[in-house]
Amino acid sequence: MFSSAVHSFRFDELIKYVDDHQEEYVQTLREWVAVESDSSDVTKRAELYRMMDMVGEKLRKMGGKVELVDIGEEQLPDGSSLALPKVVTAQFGSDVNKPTVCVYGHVDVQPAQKEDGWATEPYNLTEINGNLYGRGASDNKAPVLAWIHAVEAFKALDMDLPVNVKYLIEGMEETGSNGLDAMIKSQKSTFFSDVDYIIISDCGWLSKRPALTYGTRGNCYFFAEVEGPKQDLHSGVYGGTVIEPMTDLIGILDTLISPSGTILIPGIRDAVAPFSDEEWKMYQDIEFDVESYREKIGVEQLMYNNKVELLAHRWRHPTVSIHGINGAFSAPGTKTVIPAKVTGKFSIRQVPDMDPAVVEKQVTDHLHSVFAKRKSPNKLKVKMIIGAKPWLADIKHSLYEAGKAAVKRVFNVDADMIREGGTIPIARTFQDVTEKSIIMLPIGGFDDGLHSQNEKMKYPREHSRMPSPNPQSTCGLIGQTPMNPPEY
Ligand SMILES: C[C@H](N)C(=O)N[C@@H](Cc1c[nH]cn1)C(=O)O
Repeated sequence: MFSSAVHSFRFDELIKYVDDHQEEYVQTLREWVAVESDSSDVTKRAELYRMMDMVGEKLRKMGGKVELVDIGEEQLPDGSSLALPKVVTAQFGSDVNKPTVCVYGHVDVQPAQKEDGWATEPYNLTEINGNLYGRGASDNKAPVLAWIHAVEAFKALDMDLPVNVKYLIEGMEETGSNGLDAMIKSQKSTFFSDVDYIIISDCGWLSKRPALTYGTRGNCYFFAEVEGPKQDLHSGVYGGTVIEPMTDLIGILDTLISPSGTILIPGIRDAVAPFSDEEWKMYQDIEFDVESYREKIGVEQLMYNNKVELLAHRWRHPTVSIHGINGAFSAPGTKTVIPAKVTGKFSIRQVPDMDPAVVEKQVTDHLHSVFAKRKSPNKLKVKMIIGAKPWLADIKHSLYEAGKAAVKRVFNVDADMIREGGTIPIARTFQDVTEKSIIMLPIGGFDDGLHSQNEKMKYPREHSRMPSPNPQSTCGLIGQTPMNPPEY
């Protein structure tokens, strides 16, 4: 697939350069983490714009041909509109004799506040015991920087890149990649015209064994709003006389999934592709300890204790998660309110061959049907906010052969072939529109705490200059190393 030039670059020199510049890489990550680029909070939008400018500036300083692409506006629930963060594209090299790879990543983050239970300030990258803690450290700022610093190392050493490299970095991934579908479609015959392969590192390993990811689940994210009285009411004065929106909402949310995890929405599993014997065998061969997984999460019991079943339910089956209720009283204290309007937020992770448009109809019909049976005078509105499709790669593609060879060269072990339970909303669009193959090369560890308190990226400083099990190479980029894998 790739020309022999790939194998002829000065690998050891390159690795030494990377190892020698770790402190600078961490400093850049610190600067990036300090930007509160939370795409879900419109009040933080200026920070997101600043973040995109910083990405563009970094790539421009490296000599890339950089553009900040305007992808339009988003409509807010109050009817107003807000500019979406620009998408950064960059290009390094345009040699027609070399393949062109496009690295996709995102620099927006999920919300984080110290009060959520963080041990450190989420936007102040803090090094503790070989880990760098900070929101976005693993998802996805350090992986994006790892890919940027890889090209920077080639350029600093005046080494010819073995491939042409393009970057596409966005700022709305955590809220469904709003605006990016249209941008990719409109640049199919321009930016994407010479792209041969797409690389994504927005996922993590499953265990201490390096992995390649070949599938992601999709996500249909819903708001279910129940509206009753014209304002909040005193529960002592009015309780018992009105049908409360919160009671209705809890009642309908409880019809989505059973306590043992069966989705109760009629027809929802109809399109799920059957689980083949071949897949069962693949899952069986994966290195994964169910008991350590349970312990790390800190629960007494999992839904499945068998490895294959557990992995299948993480990657291969749809699930429902209820995330929150807007309008509900949630502050400390004992306010005795009847909220007038509440909005339940839940999502359905879907798998091949489910279709978000079908899921939208099934969920909407189901909720209206159970709500009608309650004979409530309140009003229900159901809206699908995100409809991101699942993605699946052909693991027999030469791209995965190249990925396996790269893992073997660096870590001297065979990569686990894994899926990702989370969603990379744009993956399927990339595949469908560009008709190019994607490989997901995870850089983070399983226990990185994505979207959670104390998100981190491993930084095994004490091992960074030690030789890896493969004497020809080391893994000096921030992330997992064979000398200091995540404790799994
Ligand atoms: C896998 C990736 N790092 C990630 O966390 N993606 C988000 C994307 C998303 C899905 N719905 C809305 N945003 C996720 O899986 O939650």
